[in-house]
Amino acid sequence: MDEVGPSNQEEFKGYSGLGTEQESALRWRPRQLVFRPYSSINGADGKLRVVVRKPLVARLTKDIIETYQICNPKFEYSEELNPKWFLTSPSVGVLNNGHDNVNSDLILTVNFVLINLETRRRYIVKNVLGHGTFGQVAKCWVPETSSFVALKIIKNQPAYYQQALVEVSVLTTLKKKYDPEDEHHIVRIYDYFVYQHHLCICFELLDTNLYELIKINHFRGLSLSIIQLFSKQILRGLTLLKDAGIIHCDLKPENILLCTSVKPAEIKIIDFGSACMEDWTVYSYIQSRYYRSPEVLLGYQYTTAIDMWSFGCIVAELFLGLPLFPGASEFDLLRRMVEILGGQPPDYVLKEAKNTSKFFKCVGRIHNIGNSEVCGRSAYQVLTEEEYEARELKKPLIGKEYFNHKNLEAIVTCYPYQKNLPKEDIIKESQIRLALIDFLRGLVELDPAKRWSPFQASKHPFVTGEPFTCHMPI
Ligand SMILES: Nc1ncnc2c1ncn2[C@@H]1O[C@H](COP(=O)(O)OP(=O)(O)OP(=O)(O)O)[C@@H](O)[C@H]1O
Repeated sequence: MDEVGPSNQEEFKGYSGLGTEQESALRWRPRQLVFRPYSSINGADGKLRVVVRKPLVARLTKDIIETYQICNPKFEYSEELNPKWFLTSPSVGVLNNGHDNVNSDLILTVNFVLINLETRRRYIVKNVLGHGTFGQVAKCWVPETSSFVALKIIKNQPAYYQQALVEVSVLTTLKKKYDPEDEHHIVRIYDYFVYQHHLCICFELLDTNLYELIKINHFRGLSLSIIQLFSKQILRGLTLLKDAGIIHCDLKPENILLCTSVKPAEIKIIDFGSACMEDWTVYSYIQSRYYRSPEVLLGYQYTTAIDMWSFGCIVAELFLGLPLFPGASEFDLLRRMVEILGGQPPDYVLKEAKNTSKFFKCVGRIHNIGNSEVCGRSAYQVLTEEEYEARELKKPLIGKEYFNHKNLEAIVTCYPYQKNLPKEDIIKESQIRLALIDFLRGLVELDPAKRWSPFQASKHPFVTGEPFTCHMPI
């Protein structure tokens, strides 16, 4: 949620933009993907075969201790003498009696064992899956259940500890009360405990996130059928969250993970570390910038509708391979929203929002709610870059333009088609693209009161697959 760099990291910054590279792009097809890092596709004999590389197990190394003992009967093996393979960086223990590094992260090594002292369940660390604001997520082996899990080990700091308890509480409530059958694409929580002052949350083990998937696909869009499949699942999750009155507050491609389970292309929503209840919205600095809704940006009251905005941004990104609103700063973000959507947040929001004066100037009488719409004019106008600079005494950060077109309709319609696509398929896809535009319009709607709910969105032809004929007055 930083304000300095884009949320989508260095790979995105290095992207050369839309152009010939994009035009010659092969659109992603599910069967072309290799999810497992140690797999490769072997097709020498013309048949496709996935090869999973296993660790080398040679006879001599397998029985090496016995071999040494035969050579030297005095040889004794002790696990403590093994060199440590550090998974946490920095790996110098300076806090919490040497258990934590300078960032308050527990220093993990391969085969490090964490124990839930209440149940005596052991978690043997095998790898680190990711890092985040809250701590580290490790892949662990649980001998008791003979299974792998993802263990989120929260930093040893009170603020993170407290917020992580919210994640535990939200996920436990969702699991027990709202989704006991695991039908709503929300990550399952299995266990939680405190180890060496670190709150540890155990989750089902998931796979690649959607940002990584786009990256694997060289920042080209995914196929419309897979976007439809993912949209349906995310909407099931968002419907559940709305019913439970929970706002995720950090929906983005990095927080949607593919499942390792047998079902093809199943996804789950993760990271409820910023979640809050709809009737308890205390924080104003929420949502990762590219996916931040206009009401949060403007400092207006917010509801579960902010997740629908982020969802719209995600759907667009899955199609375009690039974020729809890659704002380098909040001003840049707002500027892009207004340009691409061809409108601005309604006056009733601008009138009440705390940050309106950061981005807008007053150009007329402040109308009562709805009046500005009736006469088609707003009392507010977005500041120019020069006006912003004069007000804030600094130049606004403006990012690169990635699209050759300025409005949503043109960006989606003119996005390059898959190479060598037969004419009939182009016609078919162009129809689905019209449905996609209409779908996105209902999600990235600047007026939070008019934005579609998850239930409304799930009835749209883009999701149901019904033929799209005209704009849906949902
Ligand atoms: N259940 C899981 N299975 C596999 N990997 C996971 C799982 N949960 C999290 N991860 C990995 O760990 C990373 C960090 O997890 P998470 O987003 O929950 O942490 P965070 O500290 O809240 O992150 P952020 O800074 O984005 O808020 C994820 O991006 C993902 O790569």
